[in-house]
Amino acid sequence: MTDPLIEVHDGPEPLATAVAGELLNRLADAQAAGHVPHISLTGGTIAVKIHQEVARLAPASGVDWGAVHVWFGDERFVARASSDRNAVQARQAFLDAVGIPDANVHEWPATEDAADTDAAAATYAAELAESWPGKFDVMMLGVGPDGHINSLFPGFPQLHATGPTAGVTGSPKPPPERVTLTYATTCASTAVWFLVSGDDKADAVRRALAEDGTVDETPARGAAGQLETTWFLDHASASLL
Ligand SMILES: O=C(O)[C@H](O)[C@@H](O)[C@H](O)[C@H](O)COP(=O)(O)O
Repeated sequence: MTDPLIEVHDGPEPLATAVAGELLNRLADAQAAGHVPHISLTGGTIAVKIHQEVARLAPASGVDWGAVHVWFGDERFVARASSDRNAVQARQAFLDAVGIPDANVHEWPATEDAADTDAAAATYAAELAESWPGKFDVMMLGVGPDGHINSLFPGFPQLHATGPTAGVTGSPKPPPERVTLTYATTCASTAVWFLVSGDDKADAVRRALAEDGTVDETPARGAAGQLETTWFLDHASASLL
């Protein structure tokens, strides 16, 4: 795994613009090389800002959204139409605007589709087995103040799961029931991008990048890309580095 690259931007808006522009460039470059990119989106506030910037910049990007596949690093196990769903937020922020075919948007099962989080995780694992090439071109990860990524939380058993996906109950970040990619799938990525804004994340960023520490304390320590790991920060989230 590669040493992390660190970019520090002047605030959440410039960070979002930079990430959105870089994502669109990666998608266009992949397509120019005859490759169909598969990316994994994350949830949360900076992710929504990034997605909105993708919608704004997409028309000039030349990206063919019929040849992009979108997955989600985690999801809240709630009703399909709930505004709590990362997929609902991503559709509202950019997926609907760019006209990506539904078949290319791989949503986790909702409470209408699965009996519980384990069943939902198993269903998504089956979809990965069927439709995922075994590597994400870009894995986008928000980071919680506790250092969680996707729905991999400090001290939770899913950090040590060996399968591709896992169900989560009792999440410290509401809602309590979630589903998540494990490290096995999260790290099956050419590039892992951490998207972190705000001084409430500064200690998590410090712990994630420190020489010493454990994934149980700071789950972000366990994620890295096979060719690239980049931290997109702002001055606030980078303030303890
Ligand atoms: O479903 C989720 O909640 C996200 O996937 C989660 O991992 C998020 O990315 C972080 O909690 C950061 O969220 P904020 O950017 O809102 O702090």
